[in-house]
Amino acid sequence: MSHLKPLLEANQIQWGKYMLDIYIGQQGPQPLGTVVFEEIEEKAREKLKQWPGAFEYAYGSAGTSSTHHANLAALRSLRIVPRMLVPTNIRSLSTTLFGVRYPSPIIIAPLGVQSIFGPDGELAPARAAGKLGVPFACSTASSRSLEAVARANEQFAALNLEEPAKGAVWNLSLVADLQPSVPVPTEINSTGQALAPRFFQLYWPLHNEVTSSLLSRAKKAGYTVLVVTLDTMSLGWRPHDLERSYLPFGLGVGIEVGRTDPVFMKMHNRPAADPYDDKGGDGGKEGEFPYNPQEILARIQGKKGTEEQQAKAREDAYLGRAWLEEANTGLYRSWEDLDFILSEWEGPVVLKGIQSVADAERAVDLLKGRGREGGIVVSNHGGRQVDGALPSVVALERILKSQKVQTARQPGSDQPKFHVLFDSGIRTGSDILKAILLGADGVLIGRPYLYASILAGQAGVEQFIKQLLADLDVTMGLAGWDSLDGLRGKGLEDEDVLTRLRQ
Ligand SMILES: Cc1cc2nc3c(=O)[nH]c(=O)nc-3n(C[C@H](O)[C@H](O)[C@H](O)COP(=O)(O)O)c2cc1C
Repeated sequence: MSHLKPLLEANQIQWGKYMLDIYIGQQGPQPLGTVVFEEIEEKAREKLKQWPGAFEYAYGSAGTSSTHHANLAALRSLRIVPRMLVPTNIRSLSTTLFGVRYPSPIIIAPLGVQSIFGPDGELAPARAAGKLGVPFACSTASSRSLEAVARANEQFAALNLEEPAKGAVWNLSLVADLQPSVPVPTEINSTGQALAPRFFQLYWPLHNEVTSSLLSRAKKAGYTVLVVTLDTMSLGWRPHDLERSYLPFGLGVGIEVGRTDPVFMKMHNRPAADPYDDKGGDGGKEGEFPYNPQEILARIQGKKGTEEQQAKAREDAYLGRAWLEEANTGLYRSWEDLDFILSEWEGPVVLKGIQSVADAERAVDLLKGRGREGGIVVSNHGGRQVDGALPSVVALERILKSQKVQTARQPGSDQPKFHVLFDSGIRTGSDILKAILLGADGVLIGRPYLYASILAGQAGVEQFIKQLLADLDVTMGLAGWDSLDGLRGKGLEDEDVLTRLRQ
């Protein structure tokens, strides 16, 4: 019976217990009322029905949406082969990413311009993620400043970082305690030591001075990992948004990271907005949710609103265009250009949007050549960039079959490990299990948490994270695995572990 003895790691959470909580609570899953992704998506659509442009901005993909549908179908066609009579009584979802041990393998994906979906914008999921010890990736296109997001991320942090650097463990023993564990700080302490884990996602600015400024702000605000998005040097061809000429950035929404940046604002002869001010200037509460482009346009044209509102709308539109030109430049970069970013950011650097084996191997060469920690996110941006592209999970499988990538993932003890993260299509625990059976180190969750946030803000995101991890925990045990570390990569070459149905 020795295998039944609990051998919990310090930060190990029995996530599956959430399933029991739902049964015992006798109220169904709260606050979303369902755990079915498609129902959550439909409810979010219904909730925003007055503002269909906002829902379509999240739901829509590039072209015919074929890449997005292929992402989902390819994950469905991968099938787990469960094993019986394996004593998987004590299970661990703990995952080490960039030298830090986290209680789960998930990361909250960077999603920009969240104030079009709800009044708290990015703050709601940042709080939920901080509370549950899940890294939150803040987008350059955030509708709250990166400092305000960091502060929200700390607000409910029920965890303590025992050691700030490598080998750190996020201690989640307090996770069941639903009280905020720290008072709301007025600003993030300048040592950059965070109470909750967070990554910063960079849309590559036109000017190096702006890039340097963003990166130094991110470091100061406690972001530990830099995610550089490579697949969006220009926006994809998105029919849902084109139909409505829907581009919030152009009217000054989703530009708070720029509006609060001293270097960018100086270029436009303006003072930077206070990153912690949540009235007006921060792109916070004033007139952003619901985002009503017709109203803003009428103000710009002087047909509606007070003089002050008209002046603000014009100023927002000016800055919106300027920030679009700065951070969504349409300028395609080269591998050599990454040198600058690597020289400006000391921590791990992760390249997001990799789909080809050749690019993955190039990323290995780049990072290994410089002795740098980092990796890639195998992602096609949820099908929002290239229509007709291959499903992201197929790209993951192909990339993980590269000998060069595999060698870099298991380096000698003196070399940093090359990480392979995955996104585009994760909806359930079984999707996560499949990605990790292929060999992914961790996965990013995108649209699902946004829909949960639309429905119920922070509490909605908390439910979604908990249900996803409970589902993963339960499914993993039933399939015959007791830890993610033990199963990672086991399905890559073994048809008796993970098999693909013909589509
Ligand atoms: C509404 C929305 C906004 C997004 N904004 C960003 C962003 O600002 N930066 C970024 O790197 N990726 C962005 N993404 C892509 C996500 O980070 C992620 O790659 C994608 O959502 C994964 O696909 P899935 O949500 O279908 O699983 C966005 C995606 C959506 C749906």
